[in-house]
Amino acid sequence: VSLSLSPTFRAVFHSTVSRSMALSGDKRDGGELRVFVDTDELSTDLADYIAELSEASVKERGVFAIALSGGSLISLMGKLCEAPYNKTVDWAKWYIFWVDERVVAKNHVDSNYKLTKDGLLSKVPVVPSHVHSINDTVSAEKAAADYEFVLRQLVRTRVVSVSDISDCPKFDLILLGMGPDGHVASLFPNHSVLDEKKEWVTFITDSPKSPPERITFTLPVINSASNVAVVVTGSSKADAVHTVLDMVETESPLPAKLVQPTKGKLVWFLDSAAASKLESIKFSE
Ligand SMILES: O=C(O)[C@H](O)[C@@H](O)[C@H](O)[C@H](O)COP(=O)(O)O
Repeated sequence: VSLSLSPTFRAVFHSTVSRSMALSGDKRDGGELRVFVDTDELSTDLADYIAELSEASVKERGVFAIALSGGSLISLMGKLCEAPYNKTVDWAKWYIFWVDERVVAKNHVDSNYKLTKDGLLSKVPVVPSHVHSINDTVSAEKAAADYEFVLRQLVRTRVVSVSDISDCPKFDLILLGMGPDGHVASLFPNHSVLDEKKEWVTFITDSPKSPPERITFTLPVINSASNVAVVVTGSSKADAVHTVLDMVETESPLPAKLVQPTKGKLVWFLDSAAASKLESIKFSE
């Protein structure tokens, strides 16, 4: 499954069209691109998307296993804490994981857990024992091993589903941000961690972005998910978005380009600043 945009594909923003979501749904090859003029509308659509996947998963499996990233994603998910989602989402059925985490104490300002707890989890009735944060008292290597161990238990009991083509966990939803360098999770460009095929969770101690020590899901786990969303806003990401979605040849592929769920569904959520260098989209007022 890969997202490819036809070079002839054109989406035009008209002032008569809702300026919020002028383009939705190039669905070639299973990938979908959603571009929003307004970040507020992006947030609303993202909340709808997550709420719908949660409902479908709870209906089908009785639970919803979601893995989150850090960064602006958490505030972009903020509408989930408001009506109607705060009441309509079946929060008690959520099992929450981190796609990547900085190896710092849980109360440290750099902690993705803290970011998520403060911005989301403390505002909705999730079950504390369903929130799987990392062991913050050990080394990065041990924290990755511990996290994978926990994940293996939950796959065994099918709280997290299992892929039918690999032994990998199959998350109901994995949410990613993307850095201006094209990194996703803690998978950075040209890093050997991109080649990790065996482990589900691994660690790095030399992140080019501070803090240096992190644990991260590997690409096979990300690409085994039922749904993967990449949520990208701001003009600093426009070059990387262009490189990945317009399929510009690079010496080594950007990590975000390697996000290609084998059987799952991929959706990119972009604001117009992040989408501004896409050749396959034409903006006009
Ligand atoms: O661990 C990190 O350093 C961040 O969590 C990082 O991976 C982030 O998700 C992206 O850089 C996008 O961040 P923004 O959406 O905030 O730009």
